Amino acid sequence: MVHFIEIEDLRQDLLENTKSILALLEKRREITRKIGKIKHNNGLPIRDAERELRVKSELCSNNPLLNVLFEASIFDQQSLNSAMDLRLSGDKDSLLFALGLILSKPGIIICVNRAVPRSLEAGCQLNGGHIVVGGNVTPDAVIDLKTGELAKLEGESLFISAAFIESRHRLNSVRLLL
Ligand SMILES: O=C(O)C(=O)C[C@]1(C(=O)O)C=C[C@@H](O)C=C1
Repeated sequence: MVHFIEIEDLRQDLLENTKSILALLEKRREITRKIGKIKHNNGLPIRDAERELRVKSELCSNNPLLNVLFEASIFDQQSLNSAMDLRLSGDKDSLLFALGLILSKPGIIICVNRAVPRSLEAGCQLNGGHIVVGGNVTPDAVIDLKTGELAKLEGESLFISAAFIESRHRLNSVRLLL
């Protein structure tokens, strides 16, 4: 019993700590997006390996979480450049696999209205997406493959809108209507 109280206290501390980290991370993302826009406008490459090494040396740290921060910046900065409609063609399973890959990022929840084909599931899993059939989550975005809201799958072609690609990095959950 005593242990449970101790765990709950520690969890409360952890929650406060996480809240502070999240606020700092949001601030960091804001700054890296500004850097990303300058790079984009001047045709500079997104990754700057030298700068990453300099950051590590100035901070005297080899903490692997620094690499995670750099990757997060690169993910954010890339999504500033990639806002274009995407049209793919191929057999249905390849298209579903590609859709799963593009929809997913680590931890994203993909609520679906019915059981999904194996190919879509495989694409999602490969990029860390979690498929939930039904699901009570209020989604950050709704993709209706039939009406073409954000994306459309018709015969041998798949369309994914620039609007979805641009917003992808901000989403934690999507509802996918098949
Ligand atoms: O300094 C930059 O050029 C950034 O874009 C920032 C940042 C970082 O997150 O610290 C991100 C990516 C680069 O590879 C190097 C550093």
